[in-house]
Amino acid sequence: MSDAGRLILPAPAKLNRLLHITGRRPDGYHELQTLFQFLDHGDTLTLAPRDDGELRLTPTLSGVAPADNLILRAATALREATGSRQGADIHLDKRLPMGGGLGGGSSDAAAALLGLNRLWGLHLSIEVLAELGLRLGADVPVFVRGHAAWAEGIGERLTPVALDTPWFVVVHPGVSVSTPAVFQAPELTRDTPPITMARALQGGTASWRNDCELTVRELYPEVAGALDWLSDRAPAMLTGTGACVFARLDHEADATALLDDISGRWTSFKAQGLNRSPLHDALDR
Ligand SMILES: C[C@](O)(CO)[C@H](O)COP(=O)(O)OP(=O)(O)OC[C@H]1O[C@@H](n2ccc(N)nc2=O)[C@H](O)[C@@H]1O
Ligand SMILES: Nc1ncnc2c1ncn2[C@@H]1O[C@H](COP(=O)(O)OP(=O)(O)OP(=O)(O)O)[C@@H](O)[C@H]1O
Repeated sequence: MSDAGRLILPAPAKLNRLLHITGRRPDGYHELQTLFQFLDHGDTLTLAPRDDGELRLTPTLSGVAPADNLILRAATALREATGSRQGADIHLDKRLPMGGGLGGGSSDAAAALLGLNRLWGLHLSIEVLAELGLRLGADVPVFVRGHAAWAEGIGERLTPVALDTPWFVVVHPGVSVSTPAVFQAPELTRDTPPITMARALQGGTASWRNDCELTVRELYPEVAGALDWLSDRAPAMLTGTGACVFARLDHEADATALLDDISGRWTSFKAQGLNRSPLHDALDR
């Protein structure tokens, strides 16, 4: 969406509809197989050009120094890659919980990469932007490419897929999960045999699971409580390393009813699964 040189861009959440850990690399990072899907719910970035070459981001996120914010890191990476000295005012309307397993920071970074590429007329290809994005975080490339995907490696080897697009109710159990703590836990399952994408898709949603779930349940009883509560009402899973958990529902009315049931218990929202990122829809308009 554009308005007098301004770009208003959605930065959607992602869910890991399946997450297998198949190994550990020498540098300590874990090899994953995962199915990424977007949600029609997320942050919003508003980008406007500045004449003085300054990069300004508002508001400041609590606990994140401006220079560490993935949006400014993305902007700086773009300028370094192209030699551009152009500036921008960037406003972030943050709706996604930080460290929730919904990929909010990664999605913000992708929106900044694609949006500033457009705003500054840089004409970098999606391939180059995905490569720059990977240096910012393993989940950035899928948001740059904008297709639901089967991902391997640490999440950078992507094959587009079309998944079912049910409704989801996403619950934040009110605790903050440390991704490094989960990946460092001795008992974490790290030896799931790799499978093909075809086999994962054939298995269908009922067979999909997240290898982090047992460890996260043990380390964070609040997550276990939310998963147990949701599972009594609909098929439920953890996304990423949590803390968020999600229930899958066939109809929006079922999602609305479940949200009503949750009311006051936890922070939650409903959203539909999307196989194409709304960021790319907005840039195409
Ligand atoms: C688990 C996922 O949510 C799946 O989508 C993501 O791969 C996590 O990505 P993320 O939150 O961007 O994580 P990062 O900030 O890159 O990594 C945090 C820490 O988790 C560990 N880590 C992360 C990703 C990965 N594939 N293996 C790891 O071992 C590393 O110790 C790393 O230092
Ligand atoms: N724009 C940003 N939005 C959110 N977090 C950011 C941002 N920039 C930097 N960060 C840092 O990145 C960390 C991870 O944020 P994010 O919301 O992407 O986690 P997540 O949802 O758990 O992602 P994942 O599913 O990739 O694990 C935050 O705790 C914060 O310190």
